[in-house]
Amino acid sequence: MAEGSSCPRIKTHSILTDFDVFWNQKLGTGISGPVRPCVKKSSKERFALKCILDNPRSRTEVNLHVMCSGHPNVVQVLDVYANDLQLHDGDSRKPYLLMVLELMEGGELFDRISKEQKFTERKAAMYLKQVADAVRHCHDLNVAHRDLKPENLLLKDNTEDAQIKLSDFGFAKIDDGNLQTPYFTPYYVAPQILVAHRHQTKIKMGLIPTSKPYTYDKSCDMWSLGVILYIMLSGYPPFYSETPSRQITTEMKRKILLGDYQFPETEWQQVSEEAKSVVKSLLHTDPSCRMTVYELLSHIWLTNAPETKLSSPAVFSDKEGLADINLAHSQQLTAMRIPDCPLTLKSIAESENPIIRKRKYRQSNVDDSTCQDCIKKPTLSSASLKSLRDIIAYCILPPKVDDDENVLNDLVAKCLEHNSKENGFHSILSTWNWDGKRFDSKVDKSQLAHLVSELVQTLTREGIQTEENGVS
Ligand SMILES: Nc1ncnc2c1ncn2[C@@H]1O[C@H](COP(=O)(O)OP(=O)(O)OP(=O)(O)O)[C@@H](O)[C@H]1O
Repeated sequence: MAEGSSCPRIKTHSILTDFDVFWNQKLGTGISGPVRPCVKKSSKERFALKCILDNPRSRTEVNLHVMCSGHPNVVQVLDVYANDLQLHDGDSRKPYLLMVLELMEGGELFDRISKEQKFTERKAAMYLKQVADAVRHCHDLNVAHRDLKPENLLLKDNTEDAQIKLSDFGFAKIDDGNLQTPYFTPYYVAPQILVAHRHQTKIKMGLIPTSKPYTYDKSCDMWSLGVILYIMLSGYPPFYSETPSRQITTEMKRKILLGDYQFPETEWQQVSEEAKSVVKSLLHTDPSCRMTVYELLSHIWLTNAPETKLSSPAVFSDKEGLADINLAHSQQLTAMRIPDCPLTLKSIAESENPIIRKRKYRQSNVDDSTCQDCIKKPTLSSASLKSLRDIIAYCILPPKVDDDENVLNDLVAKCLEHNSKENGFHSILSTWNWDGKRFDSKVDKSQLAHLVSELVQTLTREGIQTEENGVS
């Protein structure tokens, strides 16, 4: 089934012919609004109804969810209707896709854990295994879920051994591994795509076997499983900010990229080394080295975890704290996901960016006093930008040379000449102890590329533009 194509199971007659919908009740709420209970008229069975505005993105969600449903650990889609509805007072009728979903009466995973009398490593492993089974099913179908977070892991009912099921395919994507399409511009694409690109090139050259196809989107799901496992075992996330905010901070992104997390003694001393090893393998900073779902499922800890009691239920019972954990996880996933529409360079002549347009305006000899914004904006010279991009390109793309370290040191030194006042660049360099001439510790090139690429994006987003190019 092609992404965005129409789903063969979509019914166009009114849902009210087949179901009674309880419009004023809600089972939960997400970004697309409330999920409501409904009852099938013919069988009196109860279901959940998710209503999403009908557009190509929603069609993709429906298609991919239908495609992955049918596995015991994926919330099943019973029916899909395309109906025009007026869901909000004062709104006009709008086209909606109505997904009739298997009813999950046991709530979200972490809420359940908060109520467990005795939550053990073994129970955490059992939960993780079910989620991993769902992920394997999706990955086998070449679907990356890309939104694996506690709120999307629902329990079937309130019984002791209720099944966990994966829901919400709103960010899911067919991951065909074909990252060679030439629509991206190397300097602006997320470094992970380019790492994947290089990996594919190596496969093509026969340097590494093809048996373990690697794609970044799928590895993002595995990273997410690592975060969920870490939280189950300790009660708090591996990467967090002391002051939670709506936006993920640069500091938090840096920590994620560097894998900068700890296992503090208080909560982790009783956790087994095997469990920690699974966490480490899932949170591996290099996506190509991250554990795959098959490796996870065959890990001994999943079937052999000890009955050690964990402290996480007490932490989860603080609702505000749990909301902060969920918020942090959502933000991190947003940061991890590769944008579906990669940024590309446009010439200044074609740019729609208002700042660039102002610059064009200025260049056409308009009195500067009419364009104060432009005057105040610092200008990132094309030489500084080029030198930053040279570092990204060198870290990500071939050619490889024998004198690798010296070449990189020279590129960085040159870049410093052009960006001596750029604090962001200095802070990146301090990550690997730049001593003024060379790095004092071993540089992870893919991380360096990512950090520099983020800096370039931040500088250009802030309106600091080169003379020649605009970024759209
Ligand atoms: N099948 C279901 N049975 C019971 N409750 C459900 C079901 N599906 C969703 N919910 C509840 O509704 C909430 C929102 O659902 P869902 O995550 O699918 O919506 P969304 O708008 O895509 O949300 P998000 O903001 O996470 O993208 C869930 O967190 C859950 O509490």
